[in-house]
Amino acid sequence: MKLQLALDLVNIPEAIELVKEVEDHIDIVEIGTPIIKIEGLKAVKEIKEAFPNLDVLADLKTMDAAGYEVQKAAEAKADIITILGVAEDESIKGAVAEATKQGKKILVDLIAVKDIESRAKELDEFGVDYICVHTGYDLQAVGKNSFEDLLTIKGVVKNSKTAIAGGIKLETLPEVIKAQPDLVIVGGGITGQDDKKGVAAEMQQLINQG
Ligand SMILES: O=C([C@H](O)CO)[C@H](O)[C@H](O)COP(=O)(O)O
Repeated sequence: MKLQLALDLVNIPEAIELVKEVEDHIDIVEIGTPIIKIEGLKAVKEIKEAFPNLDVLADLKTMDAAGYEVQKAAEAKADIITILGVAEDESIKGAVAEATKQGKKILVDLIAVKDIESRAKELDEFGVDYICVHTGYDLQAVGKNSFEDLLTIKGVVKNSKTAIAGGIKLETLPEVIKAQPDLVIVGGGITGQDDKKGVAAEMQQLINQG
C-alpha cells in the first residue's frame, strides 16, 4: 500500500516547501488539478526536477483529447496521469494506449460516476493501472466519503490497482487500511496540519503495518 500526498491549493514554491517537509514519508506526490489549471504542466516538471526519487502524478482529470493530454503530461515527466471515469470509453482507451507508449501509468478517477461497480468492471478490462474512488471537496462539504465505494470496487476489480481519495485524515486512515487499497491519497489530512511531517510519518507507519 502506497501513500500519495495531494497538493491542491498552493503555488509551485509552496508545493516544493511542503514536499521537502514530508518527502521521507510519502511515495507519490500529486500535482492537483487546481495547481495545473493555474500554473500549467510546468508545476509537474518543476516538482519532478526537485524530487526525482518520488513518483509524480499529474491530476489532469482528463475528459477528452486523452491521448494528447497524456502525451503532454509525459513530456512534463509525470509518472502517473489521471483521467475521469465518466469520460468516453474511447478516451480511456486512448489514454491507456498513449501511457503504454510513453511508459507511464493511468489512474482513473471515479468522481461523479453513478454506477461505481459496473464502471469499475469495465475500466478494469480496459487495462487502466489504478481505479480510484473519490469524494471531491464539494461532496466532502456535505459529509460524504468514499469508504463504502472502496469496498464495492474491491469486490469487482481483478487486474487494476485500487485507490481512494477525498478527506482522509489520520483518524479515518485505519478504516481505509482495513479495506486494503493499493494507494491512499491524502491532501488536507497532511497539508492542513501544523505538524505535517509528524502526521505523514504516522500515516506511513500505519500503512506499513497494513
Ligand atoms: O483531487 C482532489 C480534489 O478533487 C481537488 O482537486 C484532491 O487532491 C483529493 O480530494 C485529495 O485531497 P483531500 O480531499 O484534501 O485529501
